Amino acid sequence: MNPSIAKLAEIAQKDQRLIIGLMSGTSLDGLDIALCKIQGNGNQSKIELLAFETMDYKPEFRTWVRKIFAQRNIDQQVLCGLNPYIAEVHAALILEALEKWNMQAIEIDAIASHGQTVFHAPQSLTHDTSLPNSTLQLGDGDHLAVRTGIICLSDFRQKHLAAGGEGAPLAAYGDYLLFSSETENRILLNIGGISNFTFLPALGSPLKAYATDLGPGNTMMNQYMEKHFQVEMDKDAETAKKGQINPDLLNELENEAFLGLNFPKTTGPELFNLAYLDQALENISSKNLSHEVIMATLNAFSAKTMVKGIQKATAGLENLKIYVSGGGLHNPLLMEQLKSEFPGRVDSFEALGLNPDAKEACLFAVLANETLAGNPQSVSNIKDSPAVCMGKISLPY
Ligand SMILES: Nc1ncnc2c1ncn2[C@@H]1O[C@H](COP(=O)(O)OP(=O)(O)OP(=O)(O)O)[C@@H](O)[C@H]1O
Ligand SMILES: CC(=O)N[C@H]1[C@@H]2OC[C@@H](O2)[C@@H](O)[C@@H]1O[C@H](C)C(=O)O
Repeated sequence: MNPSIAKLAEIAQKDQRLIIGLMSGTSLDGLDIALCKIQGNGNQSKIELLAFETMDYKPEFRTWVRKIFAQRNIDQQVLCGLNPYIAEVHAALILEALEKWNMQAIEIDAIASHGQTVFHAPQSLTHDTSLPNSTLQLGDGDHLAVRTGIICLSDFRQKHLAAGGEGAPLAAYGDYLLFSSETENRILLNIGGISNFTFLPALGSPLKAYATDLGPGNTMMNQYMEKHFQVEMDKDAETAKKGQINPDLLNELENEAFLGLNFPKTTGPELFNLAYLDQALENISSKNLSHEVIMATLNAFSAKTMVKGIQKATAGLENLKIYVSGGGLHNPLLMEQLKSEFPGRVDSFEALGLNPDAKEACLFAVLANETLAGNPQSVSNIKDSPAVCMGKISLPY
């Protein structure tokens, strides 16, 4: 037998696995690397985060990815080259993290790699039913396996698409297995570039769990700050706090069919971007709004989209808590608006015992754990999301 396959069989039979989960999000700030000890599988899974790092990307990495990121017209040579390039960069960062943690590659059972999303194209975006829902994550798994010597599971979203989903959000699976409560109805809200939540009804309730994207999280604010102030973000909402919300612009921004679609649904910066803002400004014929007013309005647009989505999902439900993760948790103006709509119900995801910044990287470790040892039936109760084990397996030798 191929020794790599023997190793794979051995890993699949373990009671406990050490899995490195990787996530690289839309903000392109760095690679999240979570070293997870996972015991058991299915709803018996227990995760312990042994170490976590966000390894910063060099500016040249960002420059390369931005050449094609969320863009319809691109240079195919760049697309082709970025698939191995991203994997090589990620492999080097994993080896660096292992050294920092004083660990050897041989001690790790598997890598669970999300890769870098470069385009997300559900039919709700394309309005073209002649091509299926699709999504593309770069960072080839074989390169990761060969460079690190560790078995790698990657490209998780394709199985979800193949089984009838939109390839996202996958958070429902990990959230459902790890964070469902006997007594509490939970919303696990993640405010990354795009905002999304997982709805976890109290176990035993007739309602079913699901995850959905909502709309913009930080992405439009980040893009605006980058363009006009050459900074990555509106740190602590300092610019937005100086402006007043413009109601006409806010109404116009909210005038998008995607926002009215039922859950679950997915989106990305392919829709919510500066061209979207420019169109809204043109529609209200307002050319002279200050940066502060526009940022205050973009901030309110993100907040209102989240508030309305949560209200729609939880109408009439008692005993509700909202646990927030993602970089938006650090935006005080966004959080203030959420808290004032749901007084006493909003908390940091940290209250559930896991570092919020590590949540998505841990999710992919859990997904890999399910593929290695789980049963798709464990997640068959998730509404409108196929019960499948995801990820392609790459062997180092
Ligand atoms: N102090 C802060 N003030 C305002 N915003 C902040 C602050 N800290 C982080 N953010 C926001 O959070 C973003 C990073 O969030 P996160 O790491 O969750 O995004 P991501 O993982 O790239 O996104 P996604 O999950 O959509 O792929 C930053 O780009 C910024 O917009
Ligand atoms: C296509 C893609 O990369 N989607 C991401 C993105 O970032 C947030 C939101 O949009 C979510 O749908 C998803 O990531 C998380 C981890 C998910 O699949 O649950």
